[in-house]
Amino acid sequence: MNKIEHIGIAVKNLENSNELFSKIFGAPIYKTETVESEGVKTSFFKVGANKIELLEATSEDSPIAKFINIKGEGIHHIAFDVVDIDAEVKRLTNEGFVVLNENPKKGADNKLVVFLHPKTTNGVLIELCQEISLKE
Ligand SMILES: CC[C@@H](C(=O)O)C(=O)SCCNC(=O)CCNC(=O)[C@H](O)C(C)(C)COP(=O)(O)OP(=O)(O)OC[C@H]1O[C@@H](n2cnc3c(N)ncnc32)[C@H](O)[C@@H]1OP(=O)(O)O
Ligand SMILES: [Co+2]
Repeated sequence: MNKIEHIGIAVKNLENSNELFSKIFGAPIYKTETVESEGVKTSFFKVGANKIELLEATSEDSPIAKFINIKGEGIHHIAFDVVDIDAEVKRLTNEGFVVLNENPKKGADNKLVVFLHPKTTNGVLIELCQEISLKE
């Protein structure tokens, strides 16, 4: 695994949170994107070398809606950049981690993504991300 690709924060209202976090970071969002397959609307901030992803649910059965119902707003996942997502899935499966989707799926910001179940990762939802242009 390489660096942290982004930190995902679950929010109730994206517009309000865009305003709140731009005050904190001193910079506006650089993009918004809806990923219907994940039931989310996202916006992105660059903070130095780091990326923050805000996520609002687009439906009541979205993972973000469920998370907010249980835990409230806050850090939802940590995403790591990987060079070969299939190799990482194999490696982590062999180590005994529960991979939520063995076949990488299309995420936001031109990435293929795979999630590890938080019950096998000390309660932290981990996302693996590979840049789509790096995948043959
Ligand atoms: C924008 C696209 C993409 C990107 O490119 O960056 C994204 O980031 S999409 C982000 C949204 N998508 C996902 O989160 C997909 C992966 N998540 C899931 O598949 C599910 O949320 C889950 C982790 C399998 C849990 O869902 P489910 O099994 O339906 O049950 P519950 O929602 O009722 O929760 C069960 C259990 O798990 C705990 N939980 C849930 N979410 C998290 C979390 N983010 N971090 C830590 N723990 C989490 C929840 O608290 C429950 O715990 P217990 O009560 O102790 O059982
Ligand atoms: Co994410």
